[in-house]
Amino acid sequence: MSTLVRDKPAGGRQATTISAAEAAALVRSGMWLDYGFGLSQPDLFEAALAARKDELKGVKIRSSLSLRARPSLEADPEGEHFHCFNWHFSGYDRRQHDQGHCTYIPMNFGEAPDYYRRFIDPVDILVLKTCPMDEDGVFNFGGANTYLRAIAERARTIIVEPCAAMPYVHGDQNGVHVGEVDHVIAGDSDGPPEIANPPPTEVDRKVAALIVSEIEDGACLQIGIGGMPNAVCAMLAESGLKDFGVHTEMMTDGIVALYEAGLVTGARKTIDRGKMVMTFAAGSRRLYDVIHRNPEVFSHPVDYTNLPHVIMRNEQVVSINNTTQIDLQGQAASESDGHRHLSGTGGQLQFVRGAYASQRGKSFLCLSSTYDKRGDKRSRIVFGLTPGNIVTTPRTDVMYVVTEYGMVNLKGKSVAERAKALISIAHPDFREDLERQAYEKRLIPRGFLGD
Ligand SMILES: CC(=O)SCCNC(=O)CCNC(=O)[C@H](O)C(C)(C)COP(=O)(O)OP(=O)(O)OC[C@H]1O[C@@H](n2cnc3c(N)ncnc32)[C@H](O)[C@@H]1OP(=O)(O)O
Ligand SMILES: CCCC(=O)O
Repeated sequence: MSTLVRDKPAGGRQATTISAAEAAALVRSGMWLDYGFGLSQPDLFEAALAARKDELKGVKIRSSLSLRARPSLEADPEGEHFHCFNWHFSGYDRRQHDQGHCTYIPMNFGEAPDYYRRFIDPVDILVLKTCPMDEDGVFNFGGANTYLRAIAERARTIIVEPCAAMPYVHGDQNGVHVGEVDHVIAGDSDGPPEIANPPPTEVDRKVAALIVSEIEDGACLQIGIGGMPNAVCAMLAESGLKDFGVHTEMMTDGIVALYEAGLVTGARKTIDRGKMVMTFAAGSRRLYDVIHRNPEVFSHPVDYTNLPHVIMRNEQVVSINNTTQIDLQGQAASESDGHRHLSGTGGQLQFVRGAYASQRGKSFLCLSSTYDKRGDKRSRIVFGLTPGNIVTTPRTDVMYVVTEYGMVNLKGKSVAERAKALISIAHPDFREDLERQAYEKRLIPRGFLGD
């Protein structure tokens, strides 16, 4: 072991450089480990931990949004050694969950730092992939600010795994000082994974066109996860609109394309004027290059980006998110398929609420009218949610709902009006059946006006 830095702040820890195997050797059976979020999940440490599996039992690992395969899960298909707890599923995490390898932890993303500070027991070991130490002795969290400072405050041991290819992102609380760090893993960790953006489909384009018709110059954008919200960015780029602001949870390739087209100025923002605000990033190498040391990009912890009372301080906030199923009351289930967990609540509900509270703010939940399940075409607009399905955004919060057949605003509408409105944007093949059920169960009274 070699000492990394000798001149520590008073009371600081003495960081030592160690190998990944030495870092993994610090883990004992039954310990609680936390990994960084998304891009900040460690790779060298994970591989070394997986190699130790036969010596360990009941190690609990909490993490979120795995963007690469996790050696500890791959090495332990029966879950005898490692237990995985996850705040938000990627496609990989979803498959692990399908096989019974992990459990989801419900959260409103913006509350996560507070969970660590108030409700979660101290963490035995926190392992983060970070940028290499900077000139101020800070390991920048790169594109993964989120709740990492809060875990760092609660961790008995902090290990960092530096990665030269991690984008360095300017921000508030976006790093950990070497004086707080116990160990630095030697070597250069793998660069951040690139996330592919599938090209928009015809349905995506129709939905995007409807949303864009509601957006004005100067809108402050939050663009959610998934294919459809990204299609909106492509259409905004060709819309002739300008002067957008960005206050988002996730920095996406769609936002970067708008920025590179000169359409994001942030000039009309009330807070963080002139800055694109984010808490994490996931996308292409191009995206990572754009946010790297970019003075126009600013990363805040997620309890700034996602709390409605902060979001609402900008005017004209436009929040665009995907949902997977919506019932005729307007309850949006965006994170599960019955009891099968798909992703997470993430920032959806908090951005819907923040956009509502913003002056002239608007929230959009978008979905294709149908999806294909084992060759069977099914409606996403349903009379009743699939049993077990989780409501991500309650009916009282939902504002605009958009499919390729139209856009409706549910605010202020009665149950009967909501049902009618939602049926009008369902796929035509399902409208008759939805209407029949709505009348049978008295969601729409007989003789309802407009019949
Ligand atoms: C990130 C931010 O900026 S903040 C707020 C945004 N966060 C949220 O909105 C949280 C909830 N939303 C989400 O997680 C996503 O938007 C989703 C899951 C709704 C859509 O994301 P996409 O990447 O477009 O979804 P995709 O079409 O790939 O489907 C994901 C999975 O859900 C399944 N699925 C999608 N729709 C349905 C449905 N109606 N019924 C059943 N399963 C469905 C798909 O089959 C797929 O599963 P698979 O991996 O086994 O094939
Ligand atoms: C937790 C990250 C993703 C989301 O908000 O959906």
